[in-house]
Amino acid sequence: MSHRRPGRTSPCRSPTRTTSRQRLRRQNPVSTDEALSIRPQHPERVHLPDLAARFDLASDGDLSGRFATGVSLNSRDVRPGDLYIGMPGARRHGAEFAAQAAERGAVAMLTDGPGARLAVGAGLPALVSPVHPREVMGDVSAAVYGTEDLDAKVFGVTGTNGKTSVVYILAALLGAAGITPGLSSTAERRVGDTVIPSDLTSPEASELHGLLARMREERVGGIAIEVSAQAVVRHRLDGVRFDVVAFNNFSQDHLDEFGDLETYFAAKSRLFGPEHAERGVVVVDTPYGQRIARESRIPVTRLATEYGADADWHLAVTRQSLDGVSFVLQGPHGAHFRGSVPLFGRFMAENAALALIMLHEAGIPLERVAAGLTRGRIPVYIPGRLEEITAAGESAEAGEGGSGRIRFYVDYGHTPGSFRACLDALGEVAPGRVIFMFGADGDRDTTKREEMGRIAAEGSDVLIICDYHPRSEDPAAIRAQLLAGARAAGRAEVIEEADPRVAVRRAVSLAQPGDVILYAGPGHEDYQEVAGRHIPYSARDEVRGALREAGLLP
Ligand SMILES: CC(=O)N[C@H]1[C@@H](OP(=O)(O)OP(=O)(O)OC[C@H]2O[C@@H](n3ccc(=O)[nH]c3=O)[C@H](O)[C@@H]2O)O[C@H](CO)[C@@H](O)[C@@H]1O[C@H](C)C(=O)N[C@@H](C)C(=O)N[C@H](CCC(=O)O)C(=O)O
Ligand SMILES: Nc1ncnc2c1ncn2[C@@H]1O[C@H](COP(=O)(O)OP(=O)(O)OP(=O)(O)O)[C@@H](O)[C@H]1O
Repeated sequence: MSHRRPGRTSPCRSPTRTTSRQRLRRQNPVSTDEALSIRPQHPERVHLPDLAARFDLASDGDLSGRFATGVSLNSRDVRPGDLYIGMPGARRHGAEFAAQAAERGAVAMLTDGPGARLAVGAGLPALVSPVHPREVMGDVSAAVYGTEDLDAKVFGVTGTNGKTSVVYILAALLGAAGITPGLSSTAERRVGDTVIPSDLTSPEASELHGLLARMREERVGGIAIEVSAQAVVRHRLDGVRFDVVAFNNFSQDHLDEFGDLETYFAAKSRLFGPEHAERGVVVVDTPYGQRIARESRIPVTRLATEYGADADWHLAVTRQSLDGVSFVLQGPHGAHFRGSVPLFGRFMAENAALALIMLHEAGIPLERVAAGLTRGRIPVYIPGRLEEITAAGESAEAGEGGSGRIRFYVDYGHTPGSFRACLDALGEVAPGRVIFMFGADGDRDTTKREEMGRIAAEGSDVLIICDYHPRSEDPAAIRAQLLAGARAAGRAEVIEEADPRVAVRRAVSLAQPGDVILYAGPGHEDYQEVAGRHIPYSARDEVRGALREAGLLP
């Protein structure tokens, strides 16, 4: 099998290679096309005085006869007819850009009191919110785009690792059930063949409602949305009603943002309330999952991967190899599904099970999904997640499924939890040695670095530590922290190679038939962020190049 190849098996395949939005912004600082946000093509008009009255917004300037057809949070993305949200940020107040928004055709600005004062003379009437504009932006955006009630089923996925994967599996399953999917993930936003790269995991509410409105135009019947903890606490989901939300796992991440695990967990668990969703699905393998299930304020269905555990659904992995994992899922009243995912790891079966239960909970029968699949095989391609680069050339010495060839995977894992999941999986299915390479983010949760180094060295035979996005930090200092964790673990041979391009080639040169190389971190990304600059860098392209040089790809 070589299901991971884009353009072959996936209903979610990428028609064009995506480019990071930061780069798009630089190339095209003022954009009027769909490069930065997907919007409805035939928007409704909303009379601004009505909007002001409905949301208790004071008017500053004459709103009569003014209609909004869209919403934008960034002056550079404003399209004619937009309501511009001039919001205070960490660095600037958005109202400082009111004149640019007006020039680009904004009809008014939604802001706060200080924003209204800042924008005097900018030529844009204001709707002034008594609370932070974030707190009203979601509902206002839903009102402008008419997305308060959607016919489509809306699915939300949260957890520390695997959200993007579940979202893509959901889209593939919806496609199998004959339902047009739409998705919003860390990698992409996607409506039919219209795809844009994402800059946030969960878009700001202004962008999200525009996307939902376009999905409605395109008759999307099922929408899969990745939900970050940051989005929940920042009101990015306001105005969205999820039919089903899911939680898969929880482990250390984002402590730079939340301070401690408890606060991070509390942010995620807020999704399980009636203000956001009708019902939930929770993996209860861990105490955190059990806690979400117990404390949820909406009805939840529980999934366990352990036989006999107290849960509504049980998952059993029946077969696994590097080419994928087969499983049986059993639920209440005889509900069941037997199938496979073309990506390795028990956790991928868990991701698939979660997606299947979400559909079941939304009233989409599993039989309908199964009828659209061949022998239960879920044809999913997830950009940059366990993506096998060696599969693309089919230069396998031992043929598909053979154990004699070198395999190189690029992955997006960047947490201790994802490292453990992937390395445990490789421990079970890799025929030869595991060569693992990674680097860590600068200016992000620094407390997880030693743990990442330790887990990496415990789970691999050869570990190459390189640079990732150092951002404003000294890359050598980041590597030193990773190395400290790795060397304390003492299992793998540990190599430091700062330049990821050199590190990729080093990994290839060390590999012998049967070995598996896993490069964690960059996944689908196409840049490296160094000292405030985005330098073009695609791990997937780099690996392809190195494999060609070594004669392992045509
Ligand atoms: C720390 C943080 O939350 N930053 C967010 C914030 O930026 P900021 O406060 O720094 O904004 P600012 O630069 O001061 O500008 C203020 C306002 O002026 C506007 N502006 C600014 C410049 C200009 O020319 N024109 C203009 O209109 C901005 O759009 C903004 O509304 O407001 C911006 C606009 O909405 C967000 O894009 C930005 O998210 C940044 C990119 C971010 O990294 N957020 C992180 C915390 C995040 O949300 N991460 C999770 C990750 C989840 C995961 O890894 O699992 C996510 O969901 O992506
Ligand atoms: N259920 C899971 N449990 C643990 N690790 C997982 C799981 N699913 C995927 N992973 C690992 O985590 C990595 C990130 O996966 P994915 O992008 O789907 O997660 P995410 O939650 O969307 O992460 P992010 O929010 O950072 O984008 C994968 O590349 C894989 O290594």
